[in-house]
Amino acid sequence: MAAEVRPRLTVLSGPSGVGKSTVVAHMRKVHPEVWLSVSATTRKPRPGERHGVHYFFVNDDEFDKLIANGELLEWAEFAGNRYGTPRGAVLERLDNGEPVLLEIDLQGARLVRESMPEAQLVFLAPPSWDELVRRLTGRGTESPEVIQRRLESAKVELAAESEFDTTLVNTSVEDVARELLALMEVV
Ligand SMILES: Nc1nc2c(ncn2[C@@H]2O[C@H](COP(=O)(O)OP(=O)(O)O)[C@@H](O)[C@H]2O)c(=O)[nH]1
Ligand SMILES: Nc1ncnc2c1ncn2[C@@H]1O[C@H](COP(=O)(O)OP(=O)(O)O)[C@@H](O)[C@H]1O
Repeated sequence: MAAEVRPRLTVLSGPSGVGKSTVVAHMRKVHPEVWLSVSATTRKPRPGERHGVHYFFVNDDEFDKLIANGELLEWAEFAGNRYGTPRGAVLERLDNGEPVLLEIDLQGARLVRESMPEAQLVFLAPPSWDELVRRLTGRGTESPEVIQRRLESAKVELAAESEFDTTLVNTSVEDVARELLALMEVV
């Protein structure tokens, strides 16, 4: 039997408001050594978000330069803003044999699947549509227009679940964080 190929790059995707950031934050509280790529974005910071921690917040010109210089592993436009994964830090860690986690949207997940077929794609699903709406609205960080836009994207993302290797339903943050760590072979 062929030796098992251990996926070292894990991509976590799922609709806005499903709880990706919450799960990742919990996971890193339990296992601070797990490295999460910090994306660049043209979105404005939410209260409490810090440059270099949650995102590298850049303007349109700076984002254009990142693309032109080939510094992004993938990038996509989501609900009116651009988001991209800095290539260097990800490749450096993979070269060192360290597990790497990307929290990116569906378009980004598809691009990673093309360029790095060994990556494992994990879809985070809500327990129900109503619960997704409740979480996105309850977070209180977006205007009604932006919430509407994100719910439109959510419909598209939910329809693509079968493209992923694994689905985790976010009922319990602790359970999902544990399952994700197991998939990443951290525990
Ligand atoms: N393709 C891609 N998507 C990203 C990247 N960083 C974040 N995203 C995705 O962009 C979407 C919007 O992110 P954000 O504005 O932080 O909203 P939130 O997911 O609702 O908290 C989410 O689906 C993120 O997973 C990236 O580097 N590349
Ligand atoms: N398992 C869960 N049960 C209940 N609420 C949750 C759960 N996971 C996340 N939430 C809440 O849902 C909202 C959206 O979560 P967030 O992590 O910001 O989502 P995402 O990063 O996917 O956009 C937040 O208010 C968060 O506290």
